[in-house]
Amino acid sequence: MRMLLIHSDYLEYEVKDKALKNPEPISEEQKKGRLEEVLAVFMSVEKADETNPDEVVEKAVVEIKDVASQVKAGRIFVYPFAHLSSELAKPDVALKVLQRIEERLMEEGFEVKRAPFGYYKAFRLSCKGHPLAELSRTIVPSGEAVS
Ligand SMILES: Nc1ncnc2c1ncn2[C@@H]1O[C@H](CO)[C@@H](NC(=O)[C@@H](N)CO)[C@H]1O
Repeated sequence: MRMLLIHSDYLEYEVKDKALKNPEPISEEQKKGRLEEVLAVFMSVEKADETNPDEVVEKAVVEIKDVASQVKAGRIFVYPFAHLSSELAKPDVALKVLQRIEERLMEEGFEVKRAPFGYYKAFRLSCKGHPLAELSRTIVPSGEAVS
């Protein structure tokens, strides 16, 4: 999994069109979203993650918690983003991984939003620009090489 973490004044999105034949079903309310004072986490779930999705979820949560505590962010925006890797996991696996990460972060006490999966979305982001405001992390299941 590849993650791009941006500590932001706000992140807002608006669903524009389907990017998959069968995108995640969403309510009218989910077509737009915004969070202020948020750690935005753009995530590409990768093929290698399919060997142990549960482990990748836990490793991702550890990394996100670590960055959130360093930048003192209590809100997380989980953002499906298929542009950080050329070896993407299948959509059904990717969605499950992102849904589980959302659940686990809520269990850890964060306020969490997750942008809808399988859509083209317009988004606006205001990066805070401090030294830890732009970070990336790569996560692989045990036994897999980082490509
Ligand atoms: N392995 C994967 N990891 C993360 N997201 C993935 C994925 N496979 C599919 N998606 C989702 O489907 C849209 C089309 O690829 C993706 N849409 C996007 O990435 C938008 N920024 C529009 O390009 C995403 O919602």
